[in-house]
Amino acid sequence: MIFIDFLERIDSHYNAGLPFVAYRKPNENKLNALLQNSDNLEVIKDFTEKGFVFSPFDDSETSVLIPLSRSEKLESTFEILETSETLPKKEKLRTRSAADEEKETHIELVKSGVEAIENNQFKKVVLSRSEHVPLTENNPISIFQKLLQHYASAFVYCWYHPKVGLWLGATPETLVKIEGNRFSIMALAGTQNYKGSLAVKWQEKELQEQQYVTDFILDNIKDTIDNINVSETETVKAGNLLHLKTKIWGVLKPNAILLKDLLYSLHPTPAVCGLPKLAAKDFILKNEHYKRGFYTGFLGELNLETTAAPRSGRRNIENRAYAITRKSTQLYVNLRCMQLKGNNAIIYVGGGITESSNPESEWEETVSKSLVIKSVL
Ligand SMILES: C=C(O[C@@H]1C=C(C(=O)O)C=C[C@H]1O)C(=O)O
Repeated sequence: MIFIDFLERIDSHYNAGLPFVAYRKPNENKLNALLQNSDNLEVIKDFTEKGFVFSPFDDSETSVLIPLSRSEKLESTFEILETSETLPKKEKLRTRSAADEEKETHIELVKSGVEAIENNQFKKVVLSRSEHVPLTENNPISIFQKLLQHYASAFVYCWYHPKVGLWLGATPETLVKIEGNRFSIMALAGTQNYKGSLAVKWQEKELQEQQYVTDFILDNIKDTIDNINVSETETVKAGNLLHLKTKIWGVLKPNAILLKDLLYSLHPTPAVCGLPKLAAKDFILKNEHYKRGFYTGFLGELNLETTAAPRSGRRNIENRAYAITRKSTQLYVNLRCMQLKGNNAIIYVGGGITESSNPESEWEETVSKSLVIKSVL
């Protein structure tokens, strides 16, 4: 389907008040959408469902499903006009008092996190805030297009359910990918501003907070994944930011575990929650000044089928019957995202706190992260 028709179909579905999701995976030009044929709120019961899942941070809350069998599937392509990801504009001046108050509140929150670490309540906690930005353009489909254009290496999405709300984002973080019995995941943490080069030095604080994520993942997959491989840790660019990333992959042990149990042994990882998980989560739920909802939850394709085409070449063409269809789940962590409500965008941003965190720098980090979204509004 051509791109204009794809957008028009989504737009009219949205105007009819029906649920949908439109998305593009990292570094692809293929666009996908699922348009649900009723406004029923479908929920995940056990993660054996097929469709697109949208899960909150707090796993005691409901995960929403856009079911494959009760949706129309659309596909299109999107070509990026220029290859480089444009750098966000500087933040627009807001009234000083509002920004000052938000800054003070966040700094106090970070200080209380550092104190809790000093008192041995946990080793790391990710603390976040929300920011309301008045919209000049409140058509989600145009904002979606800008995200597609600016963030080629992100998972870009626009998700809507009339009974839940409207969310958009461009996340750099994969929660898990499972294709057939092949499993992969990433440990992403540590942040600094991108200043034109990937060859940067990282402080001990960032190296440590990222190592916590890698160690947590390895510890939690050791009973369910065989042949575990761990990549070198590399610096990756996400919009105006750099992060540290380690890739981890392996093979699911046969019948070792249900997808639901595997997901909840990992989510929320110390990239978005903390270590140990439950103590950090408890602190977040009690101390953050708002409800995260779907921010730092996860989203993506659940139990869909992908067909791996054999490589071209005469022998493979003759053997086309052997193209393999695998069950595939590809889930991303909901970061660099916003919720549209009325004439406002609510932007969500946070960062990992360790014992050596500097509250002022942690505030600055959330400001930098907010620019990813602000630059498309
Ligand atoms: C929590 C966020 O990002 C996470 C926290 C990071 C950090 O603390 O350095 C980096 C990447 C993400 O794992 C966010 O973008 O809001």
